[in-house]
Amino acid sequence: MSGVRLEQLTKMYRDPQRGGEVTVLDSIDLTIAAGEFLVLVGPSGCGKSTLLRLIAGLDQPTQGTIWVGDRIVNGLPPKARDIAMVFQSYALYPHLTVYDNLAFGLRRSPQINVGSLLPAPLEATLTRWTRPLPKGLQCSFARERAIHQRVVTIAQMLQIDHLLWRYPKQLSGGQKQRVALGRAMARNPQVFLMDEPLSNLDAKLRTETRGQIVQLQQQLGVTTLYVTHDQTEAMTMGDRIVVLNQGKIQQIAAPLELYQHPANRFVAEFIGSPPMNFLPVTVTATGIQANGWQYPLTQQQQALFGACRERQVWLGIRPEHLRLGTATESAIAVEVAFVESLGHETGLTVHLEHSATPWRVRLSGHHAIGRGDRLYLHPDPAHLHFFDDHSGQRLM
Ligand SMILES: Nc1ncnc2c1ncn2[C@@H]1O[C@H](COP(=O)(O)OP(=O)(O)OP(=O)(O)O)[C@@H](O)[C@H]1O
Repeated sequence: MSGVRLEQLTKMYRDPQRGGEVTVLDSIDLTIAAGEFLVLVGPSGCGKSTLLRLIAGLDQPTQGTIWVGDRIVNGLPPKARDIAMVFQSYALYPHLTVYDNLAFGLRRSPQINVGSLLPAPLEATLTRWTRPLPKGLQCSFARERAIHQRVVTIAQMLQIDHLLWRYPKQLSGGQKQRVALGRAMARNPQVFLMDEPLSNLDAKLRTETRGQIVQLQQQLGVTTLYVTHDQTEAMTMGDRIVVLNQGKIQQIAAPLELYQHPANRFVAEFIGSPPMNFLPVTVTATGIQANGWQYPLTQQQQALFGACRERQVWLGIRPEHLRLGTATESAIAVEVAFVESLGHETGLTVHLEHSATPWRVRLSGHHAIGRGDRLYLHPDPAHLHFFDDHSGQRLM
């Protein structure tokens, strides 16, 4: 399998309204290792699909280089890049059966790399095969047989082998999506690009198919770039996550690293659901304070701020790193605005004194808390995040 390397990849579009050009991707440097599963996340319009389209060859970069393995593919048409793309809309051929949808790319491919996916007991299936060769196709029986083997193998892996003779309109959304995945996999490409492939599925099917994609990717070892809006998919599927905002990479890291050590405020807010809570605070000689609230810092935390006393910074605390307690100087007094009781945990939306932005709290277990209750929250000192108040960069 080949890795993918993007060097200084930039894409600009004409902006007819403003009359100039708008930069959609800005000097992207990104390496996806061979066999890696990399998840790409970012807000709507940040350039995720554009990045995939450039790698697939469906659009041309304004500047920069795209490597697939040791080849620069900038000038190559999509089909010469050995890349398969799976879209949110399944894009199946409605007039072809599942079998022919899976076989379509293989029949058009000049060579089929037979053998890499073949399980042993295929002979029995093959001897039952009585379909005539498709008309007008200049392929030998051996070639069609190799295609058949690949189609059956993929269908078995995705558990759609009982659907091979149905048409797309006779399938459920989840089945269609698995056919679309199968069609991409059948060609045994060097790289998979997946653009929110599960977003049309209901929650249960989504969870199931999510697991299947991860298993298949591990089995096949195909380098994969996967775009999603879904926090759970981002945190559970990839080896690493890349966070994009306004066409710029904000951070690339393993999921937990990203969650525990976000590089800046944007990543801290974007990764995690509910998002991290923020409060502007002033660093004092011994701790931090905001509107009469005082919180002591550990010596290590104090050392971080060094001589920067009286400095304004952003404090960040994740909803699960707040616990209920008594009214002390270091507790944050809040009023409950909204309660979500899920049984195994209780979610709160609360208002702080002197702060217009509500905070989110996640308490494990059930708590008898109602709207309007006054509570005292104690931040977990081991999980405080600090960000520069100008640049938003992480300070610790
Ligand atoms: N052909 C085009 N001409 C002009 N602008 C475009 C074109 N294609 C995309 N854009 C703009 O580029 C920006 C990025 O679009 P893109 O589809 O890559 O975003 P995205 O991150 O995939 O968004 P979403 O999550 O909503 O799918 C958007 O502002 C979009 O309007």
